[in-house]
Amino acid sequence: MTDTRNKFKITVPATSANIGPGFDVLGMAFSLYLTLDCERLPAGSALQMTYEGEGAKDVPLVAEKNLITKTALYVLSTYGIASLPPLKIHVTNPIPLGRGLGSSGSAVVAGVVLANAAGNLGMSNDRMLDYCLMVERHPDNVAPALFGGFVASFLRELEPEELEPSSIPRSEPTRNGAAQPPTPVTDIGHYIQLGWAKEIKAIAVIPDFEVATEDARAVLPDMYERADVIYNLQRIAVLTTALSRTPVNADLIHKAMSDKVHQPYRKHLIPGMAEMLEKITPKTHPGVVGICLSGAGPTILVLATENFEQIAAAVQDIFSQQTNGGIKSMFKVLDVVHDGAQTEYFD
Ligand SMILES: Nc1ncnc2c1ncn2[C@@H]1O[C@H](COP(=O)(O)OP(=O)(O)O)[C@@H](O)[C@H]1O
Ligand SMILES: N[C@@H](CCOP(=O)(O)O)C(=O)O
Repeated sequence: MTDTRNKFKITVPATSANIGPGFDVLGMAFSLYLTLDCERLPAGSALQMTYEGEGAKDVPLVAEKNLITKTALYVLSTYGIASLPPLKIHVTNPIPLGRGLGSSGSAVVAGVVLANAAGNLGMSNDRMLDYCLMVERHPDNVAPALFGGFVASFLRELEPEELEPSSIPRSEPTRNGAAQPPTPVTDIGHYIQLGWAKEIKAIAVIPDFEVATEDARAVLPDMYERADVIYNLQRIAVLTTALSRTPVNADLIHKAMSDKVHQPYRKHLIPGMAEMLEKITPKTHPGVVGICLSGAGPTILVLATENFEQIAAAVQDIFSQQTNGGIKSMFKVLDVVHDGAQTEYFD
């Protein structure tokens, strides 16, 4: 549905992907929101963009370079619209960049939703997911950021021509008469929102260094042993249902959050992670339900039902004991939220 009112606000939650064995499959939306306060300006006005919060020092505010507006430009260009309509956009971003809390996924979702609202495109959420997936190729952040909740997702197998390296990522807008960028094919992403036991909260322990998702994907192998694939499949099947059940079976969830597909290969990128995964358990730290790397890291995600501060302190202690003076970290206790990206209109 389109709405041409003058002001609108876009809200997109942060996410945590993988949740142990669900590499590129599982993700959840958190009570931490990227927001865009937008106001339509008179025709002929220049785009005005301001930004506060995480990334304020580094994030470019040029429409063609900023991930949010660059994504919006790409979407608009597939509708034959060459530039963003005149807008004032104020971005507020509490999601730390490059820490495994889905900042880029939320920025991409915000860009697609921005194009939809600013251009009155009337896209469905499913169509917006197609666009998100043309930019961010794995669905586990963008699906929960768009739809909310605890989400399992997969991509349909794309035809070889749809996977041409030259056309991926398709986030670059068309400029200077270059060929129209391809409109995404339909029904790329498939997803389902899973149940979530409401007493389980997420503790995100966020160290003060970044790991670019691209780098953390580059360390993964191309091929896996059958035993490792089975190991993860068995756990993910149990985990998705176990996380929905009350009373919470912490021992089962903790075991089911073990992974052999990505975490073992990323250990060296996150000092202390192996020790945290081994030592912070439901038995050693009452309240713990499970522990894993959040997304591609370096944030550590602990699912817990109580003792949040004490559990966070145990993770922070291990970060602080790492070599070269230790690693500083902060933590956030977050809820899994059922709403995904929202657009609210004002007069
Ligand atoms: N709010 C934002 N505005 C503009 N660019 C962003 C924003 N959030 C993230 N990005 C871009 O995404 C990059 C981080 O992406 P990535 O390495 O995938 O880490 P993350 O785990 O945080 O998603 C940043 O360096 C920046 O280029
Ligand atoms: N499945 C991806 C998820 C990346 O999430 P991010 O929050 O680190 O961008 C991966 O593990 O590479």
